[in-house]
Amino acid sequence: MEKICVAVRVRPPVTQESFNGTFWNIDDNRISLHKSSGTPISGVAFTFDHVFDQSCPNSRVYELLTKDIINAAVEGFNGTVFAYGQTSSGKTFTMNGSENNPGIIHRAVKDVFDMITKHDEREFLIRVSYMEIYNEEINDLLMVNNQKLQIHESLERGVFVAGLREEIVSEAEQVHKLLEAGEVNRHFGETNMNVRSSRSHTIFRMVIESKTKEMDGSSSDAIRVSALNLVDLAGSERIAKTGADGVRLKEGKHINKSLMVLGNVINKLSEGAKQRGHIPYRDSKLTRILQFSLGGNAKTSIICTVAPEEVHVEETRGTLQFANRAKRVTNCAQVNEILTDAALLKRQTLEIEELRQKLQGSQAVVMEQEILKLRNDLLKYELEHEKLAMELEEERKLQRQRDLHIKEQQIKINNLSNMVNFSDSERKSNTTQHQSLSGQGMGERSINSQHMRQEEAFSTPGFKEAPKSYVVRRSNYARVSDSDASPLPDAFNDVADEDAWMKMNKGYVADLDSICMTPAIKVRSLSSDGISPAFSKGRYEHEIQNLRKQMEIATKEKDELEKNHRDQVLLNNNLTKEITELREEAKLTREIPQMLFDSVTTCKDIYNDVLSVMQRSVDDEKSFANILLTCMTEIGSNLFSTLETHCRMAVDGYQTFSTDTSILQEQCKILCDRLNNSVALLASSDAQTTMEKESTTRQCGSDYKGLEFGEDFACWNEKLSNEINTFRDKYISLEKDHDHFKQVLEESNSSYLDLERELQVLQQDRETLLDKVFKSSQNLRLVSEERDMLLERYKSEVQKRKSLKQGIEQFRVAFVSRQRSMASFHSDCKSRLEDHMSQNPVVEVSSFGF
Ligand SMILES: Nc1ncnc2c1ncn2[C@@H]1O[C@H](COP(=O)(O)OP(=O)(O)OP(=O)(O)O)[C@@H](O)[C@H]1O
Repeated sequence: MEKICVAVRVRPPVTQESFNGTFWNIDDNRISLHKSSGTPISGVAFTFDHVFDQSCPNSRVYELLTKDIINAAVEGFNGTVFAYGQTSSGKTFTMNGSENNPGIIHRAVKDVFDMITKHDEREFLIRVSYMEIYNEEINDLLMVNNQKLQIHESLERGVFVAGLREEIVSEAEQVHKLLEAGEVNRHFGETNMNVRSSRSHTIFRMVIESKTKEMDGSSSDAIRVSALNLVDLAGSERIAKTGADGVRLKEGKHINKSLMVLGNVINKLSEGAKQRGHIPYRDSKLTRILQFSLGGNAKTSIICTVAPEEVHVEETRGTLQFANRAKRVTNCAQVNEILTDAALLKRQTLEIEELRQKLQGSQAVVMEQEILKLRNDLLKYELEHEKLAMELEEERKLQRQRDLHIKEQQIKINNLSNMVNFSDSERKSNTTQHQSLSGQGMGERSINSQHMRQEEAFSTPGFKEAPKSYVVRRSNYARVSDSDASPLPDAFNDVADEDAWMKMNKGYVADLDSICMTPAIKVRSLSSDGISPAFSKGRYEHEIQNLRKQMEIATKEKDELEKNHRDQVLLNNNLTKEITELREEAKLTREIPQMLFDSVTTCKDIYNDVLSVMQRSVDDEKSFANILLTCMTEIGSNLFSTLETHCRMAVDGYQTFSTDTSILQEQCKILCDRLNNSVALLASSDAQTTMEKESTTRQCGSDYKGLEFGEDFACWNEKLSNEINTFRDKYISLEKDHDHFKQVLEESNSSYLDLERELQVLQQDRETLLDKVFKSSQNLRLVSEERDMLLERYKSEVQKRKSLKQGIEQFRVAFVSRQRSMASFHSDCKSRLEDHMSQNPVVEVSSFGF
């Protein structure tokens, strides 16, 4: 185990400002904040492996911080160097350098090729790749079209970016050209802080493969593969200072977010193996790719760049706190060798042979080295065992969490199925009612029964209230375990704001850890075919979120439908009330023709009575009065029977009545004219007779009887005229009544038609609602099907996990037995050595460290 090497580099100030308040003081490997008076500020002093001041050139930084790692990479160790710091603090300057002052990357490339030439006994194959992480997407800088690449993991290759172009190179110049080409594709942008600010994290990777050259036709078959990562991170930034907006702001958010995850990972790693628990490597692409460089199998150096200006004192302090925590992170680097079975066998035979020779040759010093080697091996195995045990523990935890999720899913599925079943049955019942409704006629006579049916239909709600248990279960579902977890991606949306930035850069460790956590899902130790890549935490959360959204949409739709339904029921009630009132009115209107008929009959009776009395009083059947009365009786009976007929028609059906009124009016008019003519004729003939009688009286003296008859006739004539006038008045008033009732009837007819139209619109609305209910129930069914699929996948994943666990267990057992055999081998060696010592007492046993 070795600690990560951490150095701080202070860049030259951009402007020569005078320090009014504080300044950073560098003393050897120590950097501290001082007041302008020179007094150190307590609590703001840090010591690192190296602290480089502003005058330090790139060559020195490289020599002290990187060269060893490059050496080790050629030997077969993984190596990583990365620059971390606020924007414009000199990360790119350190990693890439300038034309006259090459940075770490260029020097490393040159050295790799220089070093391999010194290893005559080995042959090398070097591959390089260059990628950037821009807005949390991985792009290949050596191939412009290679974008949005995915990260994968396998036992053989570890964590790798699938589809990334790897160029085989044989000399430094070739790599420099590739780097230049990659730089062109890299995302830079101008901010208030830096005219050429890196807007992405870049990772330049060299994979160095080597094996011993074949000597005398034999080779060791062991291949060493090491990866050297040279990383230039984008700088953390305060939006207020960079003035970022639009695209820059989005970039800034992504940069701060991934740096925050990096800080989180460093925090966890710095806590020590026992307390740290789950390491949230998977929360950002950067930490995922650098996983093995942070607390894993690699030699790592971090160079933290800071700005000396007083205005950046808070940012510098944050960077130093990050560096201070990084100091505590330990890695366990080892040579990466890939051995074929034959090579393994050959190597073990050789080892045994060597041991035998050493034992026989009594080379105590060699033996001592051998024992030390064995002890180291043992230590390595122990570490590996510890790591495996931790992974196993993590797997168990994950298993428990997954079980919990499956249970929650099950509950959700049950609830959804309930809803789907429920809405199905509702839909069916509504459809039946709807069909019965549409089969109804809309005639006036069927209003009553139709109204009853409509009332029934409208009073059936489209949805019932969800069972109470559903609500309770749902709230259970929303409860997420926050133990052993990492930050939710959503929680990072506002990382770019001031508060989050302060937390990140001021180094409040506890605050960083208190961010809302998601359950840790780790498949690091799985074989490539063990678990499908689709089953990842991100995907799982995404699916859950999708399902939640669908659920919310379905619930909203349901609420809306319920609201519409309530409105419709209200509207329906109002309509029903109006229909009832209208029916009352219609009933009254229907009674009017009957009343009219009754009054016509009464008038007819009176008229007949009057005429019969009059006829009885006239003795002479051939007299004018009698003729007149007979004529009037005839006219009257005609008139009344016409009126009666029409009134009867009105009683039987207002439609017919309304169409025939013109005929009635015409007939009445004809009869009136005839009556008037008869009366006029009677009056003129009466006047002529009177005149004749008067002249006869004048000629023959007075005639009492003739005079009496003339008076009687005039009196009757007057009475008759009066009767006719009364009759005419009555007729006119009846006609007026008739017109009025006709108007009322027409009005009620049109309002009835309006209501009918409204009813049709309501029915259409209802149909639309039913349709919506049907669709949402279909949606729910789809969701439930999706749930089922998800559940199935869960089950299969659980099964895979189980088999994996068994595999790990088997491996553990094999490992323990190997350990035992090592221990017995060790004790065997020890006893042999002791025997040997006792036979050769020159060397003391204690010097071997037992
Ligand atoms: N040690 C140094 N010596 C001389 N100049 C430096 C040094 N460090 C940085 N600079 C200059 O400061 C400016 C900003 O540096 P650089 O672009 O490397 O910052 P950065 O940290 O990469 O910023 P960003 O995160 O925005 O990309 C550049 O002009 C660079 O040349």
